[in-house]
Amino acid sequence: MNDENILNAVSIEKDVDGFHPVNIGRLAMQGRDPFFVPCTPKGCMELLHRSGVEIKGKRAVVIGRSNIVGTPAALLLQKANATVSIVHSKTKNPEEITRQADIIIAAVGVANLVRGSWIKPGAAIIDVGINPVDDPASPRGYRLVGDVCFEEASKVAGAITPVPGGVGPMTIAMLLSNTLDSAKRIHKFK
Ligand SMILES: NC(=O)C1=CN([C@@H]2O[C@H](COP(=O)(O)OP(=O)(O)OC[C@H]3O[C@@H](n4cnc5c(N)ncnc54)[C@H](OP(=O)(O)O)[C@@H]3O)[C@@H](O)[C@H]2O)C=CC1
Ligand SMILES: Nc1nc(=O)c2c([nH]1)NC[C@@H]1CN(c3ccc(C(=O)N[C@@H](CCC(=O)O)C(=O)O)cc3)C=[N+]21
Repeated sequence: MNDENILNAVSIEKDVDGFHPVNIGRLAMQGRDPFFVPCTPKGCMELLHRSGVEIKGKRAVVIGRSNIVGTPAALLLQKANATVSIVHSKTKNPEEITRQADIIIAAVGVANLVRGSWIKPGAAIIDVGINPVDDPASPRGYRLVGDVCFEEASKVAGAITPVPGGVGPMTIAMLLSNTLDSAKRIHKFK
C-alpha cells in the first residue's frame, strides 16, 4: 500500500487520524490549526494536562520521529511552549539528552529502552511503546511492555504512564473525540 496515495484520498474534514499532510502542515505552522490532531499525541497531551504537569518553559524530549507519533507529539509540546528536543536512532548518547528533560515522550518500539538512569528525578514520563515480549506464563504467550523500563523509571519519575493501560486507551478515547468533532462539524452542531 502507498500511504501517500491513501492519505491524499482522505477528505481533510474527515481525517480523524489527523495524518493528512494538510492537517500535519497546519499543526506545524504558527497561527494555524488542523481540523484534527493525531490521536496518540493528543492523548499524551491530555494525560499531561489532566495530571497537572506544567509544560510552558519546560524541557521536553520526544524519543522517536515517526509521522504518526513522534513528530506530531514534538509539534504539540512546542505549541504548548516547551523547549523540545527530538531523539532518534542516529542520536549519540541519548541518555545525556533525556536526563535534562522535565517531560519525556517515548515512542520508539524498543522494549525497555529508557532506563532509570536516563531520567531526571521528578520528570513526567509518557510511554507510548507497545511491545510484545515472550511470556509463556501469560495466556497469550506474550505480554506487552513499553519503551520505558517501568520498574526502574517509576522510582525516579514524578509521574509515569503504565503499559498496558496508559497511552493506548487514551488513543482510542481521542479517536472517538475526533470522530464526534467531525460529525458535529459536518452536521453544523455546536
Ligand atoms: N499507544 C498507542 O496508542 C500507540 C503505540 N504505538 C507504539 O509506539 C511505538 C512507536 O511507534 P511508531 O512511531 O509508529 O514507530 P516507528 O517505527 O514508525 O518509529 C520509531 C521511531 O523510533 C526511532 N528509534 C528506533 N530505534 C531507536 C533507538 N534505539 N533510539 C532512539 N530512537 C530510536 C526511529 O528513528 P529513525 O527515525 O531514525 O528511524 C523512529 O523515529 C511502537 O511500539 C508502537 O507500537 C504506536 C502508535 C500508537
Ligand atoms: N491509522 C492508525 N491509527 C492508529 O491509531 C494506529 C495505527 N494506525 N497503527 C497502529 C497504532 C497502534 N495503536 C494502538 C492503539 C491502542 C492500543 C491499546 O489500547 N492498547 C492496550 C492494550 C491492548 C492489549 O492488551 O492487547 C493498552 O495499551 O492498554 C494499542 C495500540 C494505534 N495505532
